[in-house]
Amino acid sequence: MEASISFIGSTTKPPNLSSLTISPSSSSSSSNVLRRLPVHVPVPALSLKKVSVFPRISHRNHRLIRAQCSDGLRPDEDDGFVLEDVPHLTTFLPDLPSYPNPLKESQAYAIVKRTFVSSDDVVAQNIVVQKGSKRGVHFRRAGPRERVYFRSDEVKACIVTCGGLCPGINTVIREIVCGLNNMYGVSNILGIQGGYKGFYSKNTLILTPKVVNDIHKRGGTFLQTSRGGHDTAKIVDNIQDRGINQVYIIGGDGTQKGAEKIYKEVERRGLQVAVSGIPKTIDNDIAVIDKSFGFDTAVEEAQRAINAAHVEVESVENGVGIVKLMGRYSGFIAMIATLANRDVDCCLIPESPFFLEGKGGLFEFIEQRLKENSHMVIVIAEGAGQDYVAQSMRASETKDASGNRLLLDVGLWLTQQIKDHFTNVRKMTINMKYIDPTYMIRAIPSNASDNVYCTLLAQSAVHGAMAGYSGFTVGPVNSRHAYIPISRVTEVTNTVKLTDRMWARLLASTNQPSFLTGEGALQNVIDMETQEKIDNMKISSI
Ligand SMILES: Nc1ncnc2c1ncn2[C@@H]1O[C@H](COP(=O)(O)OP(=O)(O)O)[C@@H](O)[C@H]1O
Ligand SMILES: O=P(O)(O)OC[C@H]1O[C@](O)(COP(=O)(O)O)[C@@H](O)[C@@H]1O
Ligand SMILES: [Mg+2]
Repeated sequence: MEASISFIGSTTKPPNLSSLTISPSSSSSSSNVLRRLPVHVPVPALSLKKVSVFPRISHRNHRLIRAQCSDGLRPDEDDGFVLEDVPHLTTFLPDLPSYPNPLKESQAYAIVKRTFVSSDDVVAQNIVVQKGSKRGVHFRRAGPRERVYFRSDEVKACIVTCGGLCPGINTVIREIVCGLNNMYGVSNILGIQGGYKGFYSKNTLILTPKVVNDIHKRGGTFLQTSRGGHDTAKIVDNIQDRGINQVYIIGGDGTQKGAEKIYKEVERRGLQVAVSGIPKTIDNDIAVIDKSFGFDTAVEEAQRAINAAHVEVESVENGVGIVKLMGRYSGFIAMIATLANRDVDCCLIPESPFFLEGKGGLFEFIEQRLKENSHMVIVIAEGAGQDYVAQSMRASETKDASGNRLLLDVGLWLTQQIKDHFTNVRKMTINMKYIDPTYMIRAIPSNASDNVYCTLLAQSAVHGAMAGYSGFTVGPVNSRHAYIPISRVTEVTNTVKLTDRMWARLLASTNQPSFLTGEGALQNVIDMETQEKIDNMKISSI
């Protein structure tokens, strides 16, 4: 069987399609307009031929490759197959030599049927399709490639961790070190201490499998972290000065934006440096990937706080428990922890505005639940109701060193509001219990499933860097690990979509008000409509 592949708008050498014979017709490299390259080559599905000519390309347009495959037949004019490709070092270093992957000799992979990921393997972003629908966006499947662009003894890798903590960071650090060492025989690995600013202001640590052997059993980050201090030029100067050629960057949305800038500067300077981002966020606010590491651990640990709140309020009359969970802009932990629990009466998240007074409001719902059960538990994400809190506290907006908005304590505020309302207005005695376990949750080591997930992330990152990809993020898309362009994971924040079924499932489970009807709801409906318009704009721009 043969597959025909044509590339449209690609200005980059498709690195792992090195088997294709490609003849460029145009040397134009600028333009945002998709340009069709006459690249239409019959290639055997798995064993592909050597490249004779690569199109000379500017990296700018490499990102969107539209390929159409049709089993040896003329490609269908437009089956809508889009490959969002990641940059490769040969984009700007076309003469870079490659070597056979040492995994060929590895005992770990000795009996694996397909040790290497084929250049044809891609992961679909959307797996719910209809008959006749376009094939849509795909990403390169992560994993080892037949050829590597670094000799093991010339690799000098470094690892840095930035932003807030989350369970599993140490497992990722450990598995990058062990993966580089055990799979590729790399022994020159540095730890950059204290986040981005550590590149230019701190000493490095030498990382060996022995040094990192036990760190996955601890929470936090063995390398320390920080916010702020991203200075692209100074960081890349330092990378260059130290002769580092693989940079593993573990961090959230802010960190990934920084990683993209580092990659661009590396490319501008023409350095053979693989920049690999590993997404870290307890909030699960990173787009495209299924979920972030540490998230499951956080949800599990949150159960302890919710259960404690439930025990407390069940043991008194008119007990109202409030549990605050993390989630600056995205209420995933609160939503999933609530769905997991069953003792939560109401979940409040940043994406779903709520109101207190009047029909359909929170006070009315609390009173109803107290009448029915004599107690209730509210889970609130830290970013929920921030505008509400700011109004009543007349607070001015302050930011952290990375430019993130510093949040007001909505849990304390809500506790006080409920107390005031029931004591002064309703003349009822209530027992308020407020639990803030946020940092306790974030600081624990990762659970078993997150440890496995962290291992896959780390190994995928190592395979990608060794294969010469640079400026990529790794993560699961529909359960398959993929290489994703960094800009794709930073352009949009992943938030709970109120219009998706998961939020409806939660509302159906808790039977709480949706806050979309009633006196205070008008603004919420408007907000929802605006949100939906923004979401649609994002979808159509993809
Ligand atoms: N737009 C940006 N460009 C470059 N660096 C950034 C950007 N946003 C954040 N950073 C850097 O990334 C690091 C972590 O960012 P932060 O927002 O604190 O955490 P997280 O990466 O977990 O979201 C900080 O050192 C910060 O300076
Ligand atoms: O660690 P800090 O600076 O107190 O920040 C707390 C924030 O960090 C987080 O835990 C994670 O945020 P990041 O992923 O952006 O680092 C948020 O949930 C929370 O709002
Ligand atoms: Mg962030």
